[in-house]
Amino acid sequence: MSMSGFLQKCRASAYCGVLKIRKSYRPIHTYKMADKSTDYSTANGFESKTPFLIGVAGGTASGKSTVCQRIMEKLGQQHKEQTERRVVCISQDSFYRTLTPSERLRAERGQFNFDHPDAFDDKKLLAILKDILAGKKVEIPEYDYITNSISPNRSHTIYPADVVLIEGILVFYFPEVRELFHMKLFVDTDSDTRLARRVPRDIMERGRDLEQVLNQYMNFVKPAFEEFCLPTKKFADVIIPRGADNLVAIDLIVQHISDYLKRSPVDKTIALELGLSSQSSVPGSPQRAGKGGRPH
Ligand SMILES: Nc1ncnc2c1ncn2[C@@H]1O[C@H](COP(=O)(O)OP(=O)(O)O)[C@@H](O)[C@H]1O
Ligand SMILES: Nc1ccn([C@@H]2O[C@H](COP(=O)(O)O)[C@@H](O)[C@H]2O)c(=O)n1
Repeated sequence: MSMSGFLQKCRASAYCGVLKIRKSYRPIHTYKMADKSTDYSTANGFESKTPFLIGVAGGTASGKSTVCQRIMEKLGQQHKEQTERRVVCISQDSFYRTLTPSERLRAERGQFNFDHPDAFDDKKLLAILKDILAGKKVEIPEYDYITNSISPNRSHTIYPADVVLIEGILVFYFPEVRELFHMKLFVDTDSDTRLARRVPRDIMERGRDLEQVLNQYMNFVKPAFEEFCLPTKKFADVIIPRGADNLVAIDLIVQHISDYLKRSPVDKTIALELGLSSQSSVPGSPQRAGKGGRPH
């Protein structure tokens, strides 16, 4: 009997609950969430056995990272080991390009435009997203806002997951990147609130002084937001007014992701086979039985 025939037979068998062999089976996902739900399987040209990719755009300090954190927390993912996470988050800031020596000097004085699309290595972002969609493990560089460059020898590994969130000011700007998302969220926080949050954040966390933060904001951040970021709001499927304060919107998104995770067909198969259907890793969902091909 062939291996697939054997597994098929086991699936129908009451003894499958003890078949440990399937613990190392990499989950396969489709986006057909239910008969009446949206069929995401052909949304981005990738075949259906890929992670569900969510883009999260919005102006600086609108709360993109905080919204992603809340989503992760509510899905019980935040404190899991990286290798165990079903939902992971990546920042577009990891894809700022390397500056030339003269650009580096300007950046040190707050005179480089980090809000212009040219500041990003969009080809690298695209390539990484394609690898993620192909189910590959990827290395994400760590960005250092103090040196305005990628931290040498520092990166983090993103293991294959069911849902991947990508947040950044211009994630909907580049058409080829934009087309990869299965769902697009735009965090819409008013500009006064964003500036009031950005000033203390940049001073405390990004090593800037007040004058530099305000000059950069007036010369680059604000005009670039209006020219490049705000026009991408029209591409969003869901707009989240007030960012992380909007608990209703966050709960709706979490519910949608949770439904997707619950309906992940192979998870169901694995859970049924291993008799795990009553245990949940995500509220109300079958627990992932194996580690999805991730290293132990
Ligand atoms: N709803 C909120 N209420 C108060 N402070 C917030 C809220 N959302 C975000 N912040 C703070 O504002 C700053 C920017 O938020 P962050 O989520 O990093 O924004 P973004 O990722 O869009 O740049 C951070 O210091 C964060 O702690
Ligand atoms: N070296 C850098 C790189 C980026 N910025 C600013 O960060 C903003 C994007 O990050 P958010 O978390 O605010 O979305 C963007 O507005 C850049 O101006 C920087 O100041 N220095």
